Amino acid sequence: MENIIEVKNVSFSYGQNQVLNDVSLTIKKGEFIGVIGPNGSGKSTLMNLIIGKLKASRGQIYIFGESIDKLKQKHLIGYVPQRSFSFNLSFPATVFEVVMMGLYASIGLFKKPGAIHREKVHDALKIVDMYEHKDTLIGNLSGGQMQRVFIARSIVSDPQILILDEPTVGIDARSEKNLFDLLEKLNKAGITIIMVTHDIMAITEKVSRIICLSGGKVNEHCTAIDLLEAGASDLYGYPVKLEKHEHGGEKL
Ligand SMILES: Nc1ncnc2c1ncn2[C@@H]1O[C@H](COP(=O)(O)OP(=O)(O)OP(=O)(O)O)[C@@H](O)[C@H]1O
Repeated sequence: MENIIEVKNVSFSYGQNQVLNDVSLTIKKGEFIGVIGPNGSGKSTLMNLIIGKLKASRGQIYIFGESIDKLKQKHLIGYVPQRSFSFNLSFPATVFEVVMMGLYASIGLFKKPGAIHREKVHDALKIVDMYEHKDTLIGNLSGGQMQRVFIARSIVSDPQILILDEPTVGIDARSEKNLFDLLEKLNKAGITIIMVTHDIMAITEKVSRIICLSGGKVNEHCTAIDLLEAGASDLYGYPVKLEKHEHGGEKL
């Protein structure tokens, strides 16, 4: 299978704070990757490097074999940021208008969208099952519905890679299941998916591979303990180490 993303010896610092230290990984076309790790381990930073929003202090990132700095077809990477940062919900935009924003890069901000663009928006809304809400104001949707709209906005430009940063935060269990089913459908349709999540139980079932970030490094061979630790740390808000209990099982 073709390598669609290659991260080679990447380091990144915010000022004096080194977040990633010589990270290397490859992702193949068609994979469904779960990215986990304790709070602050650099998951969002890594995603921002992959989409080209941040620049590595050292190392290289290749997308479709092309250096991310030189990649012209940025629309081939869809990105759904953490919901809390992604949108001003009091902005009076309809679902249709929000999804149309995903096409601005290709139609130009001040040009009028044509019938073909409207059709693309309709198609994306049908895929995420939100077509009947197309005229609803975005601020009036539930968390799960909003997340589907943001996914529609990121797939409307026909990306080959879809990156989602904690898409299940703040949505109920039923919406979460629907969301994972949708991601599975998109993955089966050929989109390579990378999802940052704390939802350990869900990802072990759905994803084809898990990448663990901790201590500035990547560890592709996470054990169940790593996964539980990451989840426990998020639950408690500070790093939690699990140790084997002498009678078997794990204790916090
Ligand atoms: N814009 C920024 N400026 C300075 N430091 C930052 C910035 N963004 C993140 N950091 C710091 O970099 C580290 C990694 O942050 P990042 O958001 O990538 O981690 P994360 O694994 O995604 O965390 P979380 O699970 O909490 O979302 C943290 O120590 C964070 O405080």
